[in-house]
Amino acid sequence: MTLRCEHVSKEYGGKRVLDDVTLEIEPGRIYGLIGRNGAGKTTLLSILTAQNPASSGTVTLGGQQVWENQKMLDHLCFSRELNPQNAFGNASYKVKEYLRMAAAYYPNWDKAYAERLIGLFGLDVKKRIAKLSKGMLSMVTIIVALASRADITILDEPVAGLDIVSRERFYQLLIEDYTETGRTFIVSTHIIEEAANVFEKVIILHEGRLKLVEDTVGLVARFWAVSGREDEVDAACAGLDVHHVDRMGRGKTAYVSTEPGGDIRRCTDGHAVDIAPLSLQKLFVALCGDETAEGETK
Ligand SMILES: Nc1ncnc2c1ncn2[C@@H]1O[C@H](COP(=O)(O)OP(=O)(O)OP(=O)(O)O)[C@@H](O)[C@H]1O
Repeated sequence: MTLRCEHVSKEYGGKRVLDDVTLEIEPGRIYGLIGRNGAGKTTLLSILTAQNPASSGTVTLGGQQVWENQKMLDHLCFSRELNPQNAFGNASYKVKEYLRMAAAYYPNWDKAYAERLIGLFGLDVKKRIAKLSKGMLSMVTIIVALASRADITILDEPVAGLDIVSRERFYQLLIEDYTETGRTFIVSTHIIEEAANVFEKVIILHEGRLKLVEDTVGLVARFWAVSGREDEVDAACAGLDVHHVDRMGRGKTAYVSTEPGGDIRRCTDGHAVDIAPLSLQKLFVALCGDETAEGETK
């Protein structure tokens, strides 16, 4: 089933933090949601899963409204970043009690899988939520997300507290589970580069607006850094979207994109410039970095 968010806006005390977001989450894909601090990622994810009402706009799953519709909510899991204050309001629960509540809440809960994940992460389920380290809190949110077996599973910064070994383990588990079940995942993260290979599609949210949603491979293939003498770079980049510019002496680097399927070489023919591909992280910085610092956005 497709999760659809149409013209969703959200205001807090007159301040618009989501602005007319229209987005379609296709079934059976892994989406990465990226955006700077305060871009509205958590707000969007909580609205998609009806944990937070939109100020305007609609969210539907398979054509049915999600808000206050338990039948539709049964297909969704939003495993939020856990902190001792928001663990269902009670940090005094032990991990095993918290997982028992999750098991009761999610209709497709897979107990055996949850136990396997507890073992893999080496999590002590007798510990109280309030006593967990940041990484252990992340592990609990990951276990809830994966073991929920929900058709659409959303993880908000799941790797924030994890060390590199646990992060790699998480991405491996995610891909394993995805390959086996074909569930839909939406994962928000600030650690872009190490997740870039995992995301099939990328959603970029910037200052409350949807900047783009695109296949990761296609997206990365159309962003370039064009460097050289300023006049050469300007001539080479004519007609391209220039997202950001770095200047050094008489030289400059322009961070540009072509249309999907466009050929960068055609645009630079006859100009003495170097072209280099951009990683997902670099193109994100070019798109959402500080545009006042020498940047030019068309
Ligand atoms: N309950 C709330 N009341 C008032 N403002 C809020 C509330 N929740 C979020 N905001 C504001 O909405 C904006 C978007 O916040 P949100 O948490 O969705 O961003 P985010 O992209 O998830 O950020 P981060 O990457 O820093 O976690 C911010 O300006 C934040 O201060």
